[in-house]
Amino acid sequence: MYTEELLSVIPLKTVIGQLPNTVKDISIDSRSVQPKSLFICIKGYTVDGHDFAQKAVDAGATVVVADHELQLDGEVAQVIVNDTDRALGLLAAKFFDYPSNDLTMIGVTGTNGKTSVSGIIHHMLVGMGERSALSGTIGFELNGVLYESANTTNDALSTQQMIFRAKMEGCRTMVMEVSSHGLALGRLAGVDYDVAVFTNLTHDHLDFHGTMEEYGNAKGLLFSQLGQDFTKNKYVVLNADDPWSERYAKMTSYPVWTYGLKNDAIFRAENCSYEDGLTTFDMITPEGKFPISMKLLGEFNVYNVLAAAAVFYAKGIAIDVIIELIEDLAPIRGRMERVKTDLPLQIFIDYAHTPDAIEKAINAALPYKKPENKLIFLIGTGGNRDKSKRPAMAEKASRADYVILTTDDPRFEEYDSITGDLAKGMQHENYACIGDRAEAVRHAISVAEPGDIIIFAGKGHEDYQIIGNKKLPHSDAEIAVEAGRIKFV
Ligand SMILES: CC(=O)N[C@H]1[C@@H](OP(=O)(O)OP(=O)(O)OC[C@H]2O[C@@H](n3ccc(=O)[nH]c3=O)[C@H](O)[C@@H]2O)O[C@H](CO)[C@@H](O)[C@@H]1O[C@H](C)C(=O)N[C@@H](C)C(=O)N[C@H](CCC(=O)O)C(=O)O
Ligand SMILES: Nc1ncnc2c1ncn2[C@@H]1O[C@H](COP(=O)(O)OP(=O)(O)OP(=O)(O)O)[C@@H](O)[C@H]1O
Repeated sequence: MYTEELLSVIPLKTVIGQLPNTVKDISIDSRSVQPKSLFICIKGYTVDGHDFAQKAVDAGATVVVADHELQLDGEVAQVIVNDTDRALGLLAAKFFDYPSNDLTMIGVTGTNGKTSVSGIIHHMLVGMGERSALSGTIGFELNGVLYESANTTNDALSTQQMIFRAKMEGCRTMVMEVSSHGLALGRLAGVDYDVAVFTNLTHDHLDFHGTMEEYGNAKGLLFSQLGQDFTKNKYVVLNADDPWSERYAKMTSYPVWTYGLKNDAIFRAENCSYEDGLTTFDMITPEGKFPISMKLLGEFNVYNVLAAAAVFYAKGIAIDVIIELIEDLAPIRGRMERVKTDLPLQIFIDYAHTPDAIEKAINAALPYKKPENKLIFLIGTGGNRDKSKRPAMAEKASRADYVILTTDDPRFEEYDSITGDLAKGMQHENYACIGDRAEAVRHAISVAEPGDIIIFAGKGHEDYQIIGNKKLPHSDAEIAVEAGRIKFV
């Protein structure tokens, strides 16, 4: 791209040196700079990208965007701006020619349910024969191939790159999980959403946002940033049972579609029942009441499919098609996913790592428990992250007959510090603190008896544990099945 044209989107800048006529790529990481590219220095939480500018030049960068003049050797021009984060959003969107304008962009935000709802919408789109891309905690899925990604919502450059790739591969829609970090840190700058979906807002990430008010306001950016262009067919889907929805409705002028179980809503569910590995309910829609029977477990998944149903109905899809797509859905990876095993136990892998999600996961399992059997619940939480939620997580977990308190990604925190904080919330004495997660999983099997239900929560789809700064292989399901085979020979 012509350098002048690219830089035209930054209004105030000082240029030092001779700009090259064109740049071939843009980058924020010196380790992946291509020759003849533009490197933007980003101040991170751990290191400052300005310190890697020389490395970027050595690797072939011919333009460096920085917030102060740097001493650099080599043939390079410097562009000095006030705020490199803001410049990144503007430049990335321009470089990829605003790809979100060419796709229907669906953003899903909320504390719990982002992965589930975005996965459900994506799979329903694919089920309809539509080309859709998906990005979120599980990675970036494009035409059936899953690529790893660092974050739920990635930095502004990776985000624009992903949307561009989706466009180039012929996708018509991209479904994105939108995290509060992503919104607050401007990672979604330049993404023009068409549909914004809200799941719920409960306690999480207060280490980053400070208060629930700040956390809720960060999520609100998805709705307030939808814009005012009524020639575009944009709309919002809100959970009528969550009080934050009223505030989000006021942040946008686009049509609001609601769903829920308790309060008045356009899409509602009645008569939910959970038996034989199936969830059944009556879906109340603008066209009447329809019975649904689906493989996704638990009341939380009834909310999730109602949100998806509203998205599809507002898009103009017929109710009978929507119902067929919901009934065809397979469980979402690592979200109350039943482990296929011939052990005399029911084992579920789940990603609950907030108090609300733990409550919902237990609610989802209880209908399957016989009075003579136990519900064993294993929860872990991350080290060096929001500590204030830990006692509340264990308080919710106390509804299980036996609780095992462990870690998910301990990072640099001592095991006892994590399990000790969790233990403060326990409401009964039937629990064990075992910081080593593999040992904790084996302990769950050792106390289990035929007919019991075990939920391994907190790792979901993840096949690793982050201990210190090392990512080590870990699978709750594999460890559990191996231990179970030895115990129940
Ligand atoms: C606290 C936080 O958000 N950190 C994010 C941040 O990392 P950072 O600030 O440490 O970046 P850094 O490593 O200091 O690097 C600064 C700059 O120097 C550059 N660099 C660095 C090293 C080098 O050799 N050369 C070089 O050029 C980097 O490319 C970068 O441009 O920027 C990185 C790149 O965008 C992110 O991957 C990283 O997310 C980390 C992994 C993280 O854990 N974030 C969490 C808190 C997060 O964002 N979570 C949300 C919510 C998930 C949920 O809902 O549960 C999410 O969206 O993922
Ligand atoms: N709508 C919902 N309401 C409450 N809890 C939910 C809902 N959907 C899923 N959960 C619970 O939360 C866990 C995480 O679900 P999911 O991964 O879909 O949420 P998320 O918002 O993507 O979370 P994260 O951003 O941490 O990945 C699930 O394993 C389940 O226990």
